[in-house]
Amino acid sequence: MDVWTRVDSYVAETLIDADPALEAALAASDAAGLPPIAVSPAQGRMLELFARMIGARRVLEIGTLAGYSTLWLARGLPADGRIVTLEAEPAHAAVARANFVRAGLAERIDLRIGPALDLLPGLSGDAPFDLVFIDADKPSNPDYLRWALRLTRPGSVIVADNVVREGAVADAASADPKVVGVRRYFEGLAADPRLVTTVVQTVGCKGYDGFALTRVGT
Ligand SMILES: C[S@@+](CC[C@H](N)C(=O)[O-])C[C@H]1O[C@@H](n2cnc3c(N)ncnc32)[C@H](O)[C@@H]1O
Ligand SMILES: [Mg+2]
Repeated sequence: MDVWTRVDSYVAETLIDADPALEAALAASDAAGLPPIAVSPAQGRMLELFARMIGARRVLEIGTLAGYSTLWLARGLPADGRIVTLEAEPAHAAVARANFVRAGLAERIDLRIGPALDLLPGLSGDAPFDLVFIDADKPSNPDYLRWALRLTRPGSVIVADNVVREGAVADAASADPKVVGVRRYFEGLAADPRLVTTVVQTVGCKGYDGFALTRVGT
């Protein structure tokens, strides 16, 4: 086992309390044949912490899968907080919905089914969001950034997952649509002087990847 995978296990065992609802959500995802591409436990805890650190009350997630990251984000909200999560695949959404009910967090989570670019224009009544987590089809990241900026306010935070792609993000010649999508996302971030961004590279049980962290300014 890679040393970083061992460290991930150690961190999770030592610092992250076992949570039956979260473990059941992953088990249900596996049982339904969904791909094992959710965030890791340590990364889920990071999302929860971000929500708590900024006192988020309204969260938008693009890309639900089985709702594992949604549950972590929901855990970071106050009782009257709400998370809207968007998922294109009805089969994924069905697993997620059952996971939200089992976790007792369904009241806090508004799951909407369809391609995110069809659903985002209908969210202006739910805006502004304090935190946006982008984790769906990477080629659409530049469009998701435009929508995130329409649906947030000064002080909001935008987190995008899987932006390092085993280092391929630094390859300007890459023709991989996911890499191109992430690079265009970065170009959109760099072009807007209101946005302050960094990238945190990660290694662990999910391989080598990373998060882009952005604060929306005035
Ligand atoms: C990486 S998974 C999300 C993982 C989840 N955020 C987690 O960490 O637990 C990406 C999800 O985005 C969904 N997706 C892909 N394209 C989409 C689109 N255009 N609109 C909405 N969801 C989409 C996929 O069906 C998949 O369930
Ligand atoms: Mg991801």
